[in-house]
Amino acid sequence: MSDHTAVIQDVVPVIDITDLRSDDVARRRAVGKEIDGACREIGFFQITGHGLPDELVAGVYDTAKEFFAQPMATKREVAQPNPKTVRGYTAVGEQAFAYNEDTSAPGDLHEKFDVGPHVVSDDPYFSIENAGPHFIPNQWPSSPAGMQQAWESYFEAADDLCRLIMRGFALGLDLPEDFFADKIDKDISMLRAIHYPHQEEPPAPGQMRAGAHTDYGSLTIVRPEVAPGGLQVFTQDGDWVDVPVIPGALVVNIGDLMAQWTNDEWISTRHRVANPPRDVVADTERMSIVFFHQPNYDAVIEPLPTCVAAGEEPRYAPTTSGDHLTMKFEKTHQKA
Ligand SMILES: O=C(O)CCC(=O)C(=O)O
Ligand SMILES: [Fe+2]
Repeated sequence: MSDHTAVIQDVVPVIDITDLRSDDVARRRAVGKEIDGACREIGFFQITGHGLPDELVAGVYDTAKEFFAQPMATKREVAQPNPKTVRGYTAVGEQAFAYNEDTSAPGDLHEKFDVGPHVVSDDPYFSIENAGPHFIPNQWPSSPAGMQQAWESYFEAADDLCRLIMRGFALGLDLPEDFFADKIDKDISMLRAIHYPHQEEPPAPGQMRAGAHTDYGSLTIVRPEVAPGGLQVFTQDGDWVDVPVIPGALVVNIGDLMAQWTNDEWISTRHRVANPPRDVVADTERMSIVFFHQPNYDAVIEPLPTCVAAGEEPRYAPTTSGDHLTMKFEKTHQKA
């Protein structure tokens, strides 16, 4: 795929991002333009040539699997402390992504474990007083051994990959290539393992593995798993379409902040995780690893002048990355 042609697999294009690391700006820009096309059409794409090592994926995957297999009392030792502090364990049914859409629904059929940045710095910028919940330390379980190290390594690699993709975003939007750099150098991103247990019983009416939602931040990188009942995107035509799992590829989608930055020229597409069909007799367990890239808490997000036509009003008032995220966290726990 060295000619950068997007391969249309259903509605989500596959983009080889190898050339984002090229010395040749024309090659970097060509990838940026492919990304721009995908973000205007559907807000989702799959990446190959991303360079995220398999060992790092396996490190998070294996430790997460072991963690979720432990007794509930052990998992509860690192329970998420409150809606605003997304650190630690959330059990099945405790929240629902669909609450973000002000929809009432039974709790989602997943459990999850979340961590945030692990930077250690005395700089007052990172203190709880200034930063609110965004740099609160992570909670690590006593077992499995090696979980913290595996997750921190993945976090750093995924964060670097997001910085690279954001350079591609800037090129795709005809901005200076480093436009986003000073807005994501102290990012408040999050890493999550999300586990969808095998469904013995049929779900309650309206209950999903993960209800329909848009993501909150700049971009999300999902490492999915082949299993019945997977990720689906809502197309502009109003259809739910499966996102195919391509071995070695990662799924990327943009979140609300990129839509706001681009004044909705780029689409923050709704997505959900469907329940497995009831006629599947095999185990339907599924787990994905999700990295939510989120700019610095004080980064001001407002429509780029280049995305607002002359004489038109921007569609969004300025917000900060941190305030937007906190508002979303609170909603995810509130039944509409
Ligand atoms: O598990 C997945 O494939 C996606 C999960 C998701 O959309 C999310 O956690 O925001
Ligand atoms: Fe999502």
